[in-house]
Amino acid sequence: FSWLPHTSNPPHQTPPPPRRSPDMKQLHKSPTHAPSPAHAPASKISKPARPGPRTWVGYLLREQRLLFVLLGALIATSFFLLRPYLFSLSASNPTERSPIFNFAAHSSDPRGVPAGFRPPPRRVVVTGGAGFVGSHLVDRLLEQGDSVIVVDNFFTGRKENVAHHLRNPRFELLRHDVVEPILLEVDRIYHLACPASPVHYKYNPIKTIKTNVMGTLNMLGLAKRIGARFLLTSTSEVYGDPLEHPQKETYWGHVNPIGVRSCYDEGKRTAETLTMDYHRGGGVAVRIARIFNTYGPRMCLDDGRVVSNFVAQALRKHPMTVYGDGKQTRSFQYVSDLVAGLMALMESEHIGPFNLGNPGEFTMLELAEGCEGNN
Ligand SMILES: O=c1ccn([C@@H]2O[C@H](COP(=O)(O)OP(=O)(O)O[C@H]3OC[C@@H](O)[C@H](O)[C@H]3O)[C@@H](O)[C@H]2O)c(=O)[nH]1
Repeated sequence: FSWLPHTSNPPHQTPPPPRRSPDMKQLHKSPTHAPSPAHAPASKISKPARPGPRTWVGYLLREQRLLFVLLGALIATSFFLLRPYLFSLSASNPTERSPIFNFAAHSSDPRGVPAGFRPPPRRVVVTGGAGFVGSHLVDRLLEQGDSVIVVDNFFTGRKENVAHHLRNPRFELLRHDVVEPILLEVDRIYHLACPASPVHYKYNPIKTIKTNVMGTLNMLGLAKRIGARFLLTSTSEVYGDPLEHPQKETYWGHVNPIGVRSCYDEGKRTAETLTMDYHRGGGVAVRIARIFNTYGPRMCLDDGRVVSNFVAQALRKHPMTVYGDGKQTRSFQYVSDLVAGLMALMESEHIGPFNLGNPGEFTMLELAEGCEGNN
């Protein structure tokens, strides 16, 4: 503030030593000898006057200050003009955290991109992305331009399922068990990781329940921390041995908490509970899909599900193993339909839970006959 008038002692004039008032307390040690002029208090040593004009105009013109003022004004103006396009001003879901970019309010494009703008690539994590359903989801996400990180421990997933993406710069494959926490910066989390076939949850119940509980907890914690949207792939098994047919999402189910399938059925029910608790208590944007029986390429032939069993048996010309009287019904959806449903749910404004499946049911006997007929 050199333009402010300040007093300075004339050169060569030694300032008088400070007078200590009689009641002033000594808070620091002082030298035993009398202070020399060099030790005189700094407050009394005056700065030399700065040369140059002492006016506002002079101050602004010095050291390119005016340039910086103009630059600051330009940046502030650009920010406020572009703000409606860059940041969400009105989130449609009040509990949802705003993504970094939100073009939705200004666009007719399904991805919310105003004309003339390229959509920012979305960063997506798919846990269990090397599995049967996960790998098809990864195919579609990459196809639509997203950057995808697959997190998979290869317990049931296979590297071959995603090997065709290894050279894609928008694709990353991480060997990681979701039972352990992980920190990633993404916008979307598709949480699919879990052993899901009868063989696995029968012989690996601890792994199954840990993945459902601790894995889901870790991924929800990540979503909360980074403000990502989280989609849980739950299952029709949350209805247990249902007493209602067909099962609507409002049905609470009929589930055995201590049976051999409980690690999966109750595990997914707990995962749903955690998901809703993180939504209500932590403000995390969540989606829940309850997946019904699904079939398609990359199913493991030996995972014990009815479709893979019947196909394997038909190929080997073995008799088909119809359990019970074969009158139990199931519906079957093709994997690409399921993936389309998962992606639509993720980008919708609805939390769910939503049943994702085929409304057309038939008995296991009919399925076996169909397989035999086609063989
Ligand atoms: O060889 C077989 C296998 C199974 N089945 C019967 O076929 C029906 C379907 O059995 P699956 O194991 O394929 O499928 P489930 O309906 O029991 O569970 C399935 O659906 C929901 C998903 O979330 C689960 O991961 C999946 O296992 C059952 O009634 C089963 O008893 C046979 O009759 N023969």
